[in-house]
Amino acid sequence: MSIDLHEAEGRRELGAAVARRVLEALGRALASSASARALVSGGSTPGPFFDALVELGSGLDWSRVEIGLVDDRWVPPDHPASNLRLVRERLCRGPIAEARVRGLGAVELDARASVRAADERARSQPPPAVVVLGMGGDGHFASLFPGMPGLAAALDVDAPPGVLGALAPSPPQARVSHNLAALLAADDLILHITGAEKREVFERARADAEPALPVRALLRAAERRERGLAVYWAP
Ligand SMILES: O=C1O[C@H](COP(=O)(O)O)[C@@H](O)[C@H](O)[C@H]1O
Repeated sequence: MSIDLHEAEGRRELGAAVARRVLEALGRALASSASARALVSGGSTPGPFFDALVELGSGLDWSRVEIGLVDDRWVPPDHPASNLRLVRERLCRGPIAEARVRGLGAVELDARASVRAADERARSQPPPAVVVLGMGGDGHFASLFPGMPGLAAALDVDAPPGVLGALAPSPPQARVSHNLAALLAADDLILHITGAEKREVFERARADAEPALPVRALLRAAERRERGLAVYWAP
């Protein structure tokens, strides 16, 4: 398997296509296990995907699903930039209100201890049924930013799957993120991107034209991954 590109005409259609794929992945997982886990991203892209999942998701037993985050800003859960807040407000509605939602730490606790606890939890859980990644215009995915301290270790596919403290170039800078190895462990791995600028970044990374782009490491690893990577793009 390798990189499988799906295109849609608009962002709503794209969000619905990603939602259908996530429902299939969770349905498959729940057919053979008592519970299933999905990791989702934050930022501006997933809104239409979250809306479509709420709209299309009534056939799934969400009480058996855990929704976690690919990454988050190290901010209180009610902060406008919190990915946890976005997921709670935009995704956990209607049938999905039944799902269990788990953030990546609590800012009122010591940051190192909290990241360590999230890391231990990630290592002790079975791999997620599905992971939906986004990507920034700078080629970051999750909270793995170009040039950040510890980036090489976070992108090491042979590292133990886990969670780490990360640093964004602009405020709020402190982040917490799954590493690449943890994301690659998913049964189904999706990259959801929109717009001409991100398509161009994706193509540069796919052509191996810019080694400093973190997403390049994702694409190289996905090419070697048995289950590949599904990329969903719309203008
Ligand atoms: O910082 C983040 O950015 C990426 C991309 O966000 P977008 O706003 O360009 O869609 C996102 O995937 C990640 O979860 C978020 O924390």
